[in-house]
Amino acid sequence: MSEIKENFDRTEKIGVVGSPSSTAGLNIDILGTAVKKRLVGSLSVFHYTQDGEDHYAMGQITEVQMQNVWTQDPTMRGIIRQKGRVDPITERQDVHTANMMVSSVFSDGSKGIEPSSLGTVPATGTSIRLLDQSTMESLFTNYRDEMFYLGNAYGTSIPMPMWLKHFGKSQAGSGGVGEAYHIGVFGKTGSGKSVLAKMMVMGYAQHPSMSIFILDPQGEFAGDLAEASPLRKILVERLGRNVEIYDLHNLVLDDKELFKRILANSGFFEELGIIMDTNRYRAANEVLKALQPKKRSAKKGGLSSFGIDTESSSPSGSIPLHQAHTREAFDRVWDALGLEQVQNNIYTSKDTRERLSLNYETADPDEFYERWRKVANLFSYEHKVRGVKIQDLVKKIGERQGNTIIIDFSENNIPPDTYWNDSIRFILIGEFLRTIKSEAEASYRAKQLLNCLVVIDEAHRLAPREDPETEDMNVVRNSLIDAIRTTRKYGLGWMFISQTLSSLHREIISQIRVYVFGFGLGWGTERYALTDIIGGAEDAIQLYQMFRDPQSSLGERTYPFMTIGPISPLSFSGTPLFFNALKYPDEFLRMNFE
Ligand SMILES: Nc1ncnc2c1ncn2[C@@H]1O[C@H](COP(=O)(O)OP(=O)(O)OP(=O)(O)O)[C@@H](O)[C@H]1O
Repeated sequence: MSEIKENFDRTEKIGVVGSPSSTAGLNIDILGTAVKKRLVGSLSVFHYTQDGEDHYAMGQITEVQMQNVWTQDPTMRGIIRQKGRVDPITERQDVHTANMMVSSVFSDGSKGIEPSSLGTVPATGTSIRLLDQSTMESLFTNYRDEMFYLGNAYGTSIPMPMWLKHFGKSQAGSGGVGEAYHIGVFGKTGSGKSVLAKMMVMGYAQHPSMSIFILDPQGEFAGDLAEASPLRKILVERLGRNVEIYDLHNLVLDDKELFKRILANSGFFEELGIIMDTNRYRAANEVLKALQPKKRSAKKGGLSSFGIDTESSSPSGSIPLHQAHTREAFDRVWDALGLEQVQNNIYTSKDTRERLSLNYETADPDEFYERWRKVANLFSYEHKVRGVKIQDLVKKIGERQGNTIIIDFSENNIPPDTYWNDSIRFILIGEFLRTIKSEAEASYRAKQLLNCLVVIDEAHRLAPREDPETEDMNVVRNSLIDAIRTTRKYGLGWMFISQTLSSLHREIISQIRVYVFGFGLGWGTERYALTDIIGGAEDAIQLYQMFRDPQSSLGERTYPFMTIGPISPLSFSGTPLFFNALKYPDEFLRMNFE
């Protein structure tokens, strides 16, 4: 007898296949011995024969129902109402049935254990058993090295096997899917999605060939991977990865357009009374021209691009952005802003121009320098340890296998004297998105397929479904949508972490292949969005709705999740799976790294 058969025979029988059943969902009659068990969420298994070979089908029980037809009789109802119970009828005549969603099938034939599918419905009376760990292990012997654990099957203590495959080609001992895909981790605040995303990242980090790039707006990842943390130790010492964390103390911006956009949004021009978007952008243009005058053309005889004689009014030469924080650079800009031609370029109407001129005359340049310096510091190397440009950081994606790069954009890491707010954060993340996309394109042109996962938190804020309020946010949204549309074929997949489904841009949701849903999306508009994704699988939605809010549970907190997509050998048919996340970090590390 095969090992699997032996293990299977030892498992506990909980019911039999009932009628009506179909390949989409089985109706199970629960045995009397099992009605007092917690069955919802349990992994169950049955054996049947298909094409002359032994087959084992597994799935989760999504719903248990009870019916007692005798107690529905009006006379009996009357008696029960008076006596409370009628012994031969109440409880004894209860019939418990359950729904089982088959998620994977394996055949045990001449070639050993192989994936198969449910091509027929097993006969009524076929035993349904509770899947135990040893049966599971014997089914997945061939895949043991690839297994990774994120949680236990919902409501049980049986670890649910997962596989987090890299995006490269399959190599010995490391199954790759050969193409990138996008992942979405959703759940309301406190549902445990950031922790789950971290665990998934650790799973992907097991592949030495895969690079991981994390845009970390709240510093969640950076915090857990700080020097000497247990997670970092595993990444570096055990998995041999190169882990680098950067924040604004290191980042040096150097793009002219970025400079203009940040300056235009920094309040610098508002203080001069330049309020409208268009005028602020024009002013920013003028500032850049003053900093970096175009080379004088021979024909025009000494006119700089902003129409003045550079010989007399501005020191020759261009000031690079990383020097823009100096007083000398500011003075040059300030002088330019006082010039009539420059003011003409900002405002075409006489009234507004005169107002600007008046504001300028009465302004205190020292105060303006303070503002200027804070913006310009984003572009400077001064006082920065390991100063590095966005392009150079993004290059690391394809530069060395096993790179894990984290960019911490959190508030608590802002260097003093640096201009910072939410809108700058967005602009910077947008810049990363744009750069990541062009890096992926470049490596594709060089016939190199990336094998990279980019993790992005707060996706709903970066790519909202509603049109964003500002043009800057719109640019970020478009960059993200554009990037996810195109980068997949370059071997670059994205993991989005978001608190909502309903307010995340549709394009992003529709591009996702692996969905993970934590607590909090079962009602209202979120439920509509969820139903949209998982189709009419009502059973699955009902089980999902039974999830409790981890934040309001009394005893030990559990963090339940539903997942859809190719993430587990238990579900290659795309049916939803349900699990409770492992306790993080202890249990998680013990299960996967000890
Ligand atoms: N698997 C887990 N084991 C132990 N604690 C957990 C687990 N998952 C989450 N927690 C704890 O629950 C809290 C909330 O988790 P987490 O930050 O992941 O939620 P979130 O859904 O990302 O919330 P937000 O959207 O506000 O960031 C944290 O304090 C975290 O430590």
